[in-house]
Amino acid sequence: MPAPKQILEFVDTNADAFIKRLAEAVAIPSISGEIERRPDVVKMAHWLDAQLKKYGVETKLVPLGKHVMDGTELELPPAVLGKIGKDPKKKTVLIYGHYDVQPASKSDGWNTEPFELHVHPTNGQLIGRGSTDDKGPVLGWLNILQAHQEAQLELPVNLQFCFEGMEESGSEGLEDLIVKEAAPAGYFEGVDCVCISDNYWLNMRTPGLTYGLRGLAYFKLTVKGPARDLHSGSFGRMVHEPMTDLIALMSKLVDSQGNILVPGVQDLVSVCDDKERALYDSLDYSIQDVEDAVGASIALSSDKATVLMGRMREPSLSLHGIEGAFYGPGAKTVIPAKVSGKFSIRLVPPQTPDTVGDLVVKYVEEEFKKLGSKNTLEVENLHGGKPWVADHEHWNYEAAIRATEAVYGKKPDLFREGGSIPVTLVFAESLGKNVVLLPMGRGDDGAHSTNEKLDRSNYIEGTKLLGTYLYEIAAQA
Ligand SMILES: NCC(=O)N[C@@H](Cc1c[nH]cn1)C(=O)O
Ligand SMILES: [Zn+2]
Ligand SMILES: [Zn+2]
Repeated sequence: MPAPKQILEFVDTNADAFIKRLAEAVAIPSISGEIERRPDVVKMAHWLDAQLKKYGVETKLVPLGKHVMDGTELELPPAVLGKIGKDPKKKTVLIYGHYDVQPASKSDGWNTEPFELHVHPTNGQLIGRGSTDDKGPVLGWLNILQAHQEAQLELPVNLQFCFEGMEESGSEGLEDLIVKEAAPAGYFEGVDCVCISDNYWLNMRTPGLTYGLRGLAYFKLTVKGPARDLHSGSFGRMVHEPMTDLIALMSKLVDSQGNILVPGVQDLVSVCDDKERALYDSLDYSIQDVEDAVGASIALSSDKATVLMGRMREPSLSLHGIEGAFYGPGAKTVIPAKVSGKFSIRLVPPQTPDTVGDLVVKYVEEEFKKLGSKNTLEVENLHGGKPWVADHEHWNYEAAIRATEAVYGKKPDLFREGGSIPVTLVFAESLGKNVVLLPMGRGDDGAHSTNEKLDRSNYIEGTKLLGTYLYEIAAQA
């Protein structure tokens, strides 16, 4: 059952107003990972709360307590919970999304200001931080609420909302809340299924549905020695240099072919058989797609299935950055006193942040000892989450497939995603309900990257997709 004509027409006629709303949301730099942006994350929670209220949703902002980030104690941004509809004859769908974003600054290489939504004059791309991850999809739900209110139509299902402001920084505080509210008589009582729109199609042409996510284990290695930064002319070759030790350690984590060098990590993963390999061969994807998405011919293999398996069913280790290192323009001759290397491992079943964390800590400490350095090493496990895989034959997926066919006239690709949304598994396990990931954006949107975008057509057709999905849920027996 597709969404009623009035709803679809409302979405088309109000496309420009929806883009204006997205511009408002993007203009709030709600970066959860930066201490000085915390007030903006909270501002974004209030903005979202007001929008939901405007469309008749009963909401509450739930404080999640405090946490420590880079040595500073901060109040966590609140979870925004909401409910609309209490009809016992209707299904109840719980919607999750996040209102925080990754850091961004023009100097990273953006062509436009990241927190000013730029509408590309010819191709209609909506460019700005959070456009696709995850403000566009979150606003897609608001657009559907508004369409129903203004068309004076009842929603086909009861809706509950759970929006968080710490997803990009490990979802701190949310797991406890979900577990508490999923218990009998909790806020989420009565939920029949969960829908999350916080991911992307595999390519730029075929819509997709996601039934798996990788987990994550994030690490910080800090090497320190001298009491202060030193002049390399005065002290070079006189002392152990923290940066030299850190680079030596980081070079022992992963090789240039993507192989993880931490003993035991790969051993936890099952070997792919021919039947499973055929799944990856059948997906609408090519090496050209990965090269178009990353903007260079740098795929690790010329075999499509191998490349896809690298993202969907293998763990990966990425080096992210070094805090405390000299990185600006010029040629400063400094020996940094204290440097911290950041890296993370994407996990697949049966790996967990704990099993992999133990292997990493043991290995890094052993390798540090082998360096014979008098500097000191601290290994921190910053945050993590377990991988998740769902039953994609469930009626929740059937509804999402039918909605995709109705909006795009095409069967969606079904695949596991390489990214992580740690609370997905928490919802699935604590509610005991099926979770579907219904993406809005395309494979080349550049989430977390410079010039992040959401195509206008994905925003508008994606809004229709979310609305149509609710009608397809209602049509399930
Ligand atoms: N759209 C989901 C997403 O981007 N998730 C992040 C989660 C994360 C965890 N730590 C930092 N970010 C991801 O990187 O996959
Ligand atoms: Zn996201
Ligand atoms: Zn993200």
